[in-house]
Amino acid sequence: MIESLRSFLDRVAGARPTAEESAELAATLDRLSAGLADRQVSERERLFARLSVQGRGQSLTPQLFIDEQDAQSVTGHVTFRPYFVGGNGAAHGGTIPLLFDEALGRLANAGGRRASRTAYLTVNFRSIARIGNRLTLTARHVKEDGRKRVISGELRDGDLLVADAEGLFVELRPGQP
Ligand SMILES: CCCCC/C=C\C/C=C\C/C=C\C/C=C\CCCC(=O)SCCNC(=O)CCNC(=O)[C@H](O)C(C)(C)COP(=O)(O)OP(=O)(O)OC[C@H]1O[C@@H](n2cnc3c(N)ncnc32)[C@H](O)[C@@H]1OP(=O)(O)O
Repeated sequence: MIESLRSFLDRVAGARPTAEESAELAATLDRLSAGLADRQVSERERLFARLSVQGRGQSLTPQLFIDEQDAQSVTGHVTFRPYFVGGNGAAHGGTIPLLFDEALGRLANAGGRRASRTAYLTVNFRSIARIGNRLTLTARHVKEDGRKRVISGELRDGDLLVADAEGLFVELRPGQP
């Protein structure tokens, strides 16, 4: 269902329907929304944003496919589909930190570590992330100091550096929201 939703959003991004077609689509979408109105559940019961589901069961982030992973590093690939366009064939600038927060955050908590949360995330945009290109993402643990974990990451298009990032993830104390 989420893949269908992603495909729909890509088609919306790429289309220019007539006013009549837009009104028809809006009516269809309203009917679909109404169909889920009495299926609303608490966050814990949802599949949306769940880590164990491929692509986290949501359409917010571009799908990150993991190729290699251990407790210290991860390599994966990602393709920004049409929905993520910012302009001129490039992914929206906000989607790159979104991707890094997700990937670095997951690595920060991998390997049986206790849950942590992003305290800062610094992203350098080195060249545009082209929509439709398969990009490689790598991330690694840089250092740990008490509750603090520093994780760095790189996003590449072939040999071209698209962006790099550093995040500080602070381990949550027991009971900390
Ligand atoms: C790649 C896939 C690998 C496979 C993974 C497999 C399994 C993974 C398993 C689980 C993964 C789970 C989830 C991953 C998914 C996504 C992750 C996304 C994460 C987020 O998107 S989460 C939302 C955004 N995030 C927030 O909503 C944070 C709001 N905020 C706070 O909740 C607090 O702010 C907090 C808790 C951060 C700290 O608060 P606190 O009270 O606990 O601690 P305190 O302030 O004392 O700081 C302690 C020490 O950190 C230093 N420090 C703190 N902040 C700093 C900063 N900005 N710059 C420099 N230093 C800083 C202090 O200076 C001190 O340092 P020192 O001890 O040396 O004095």
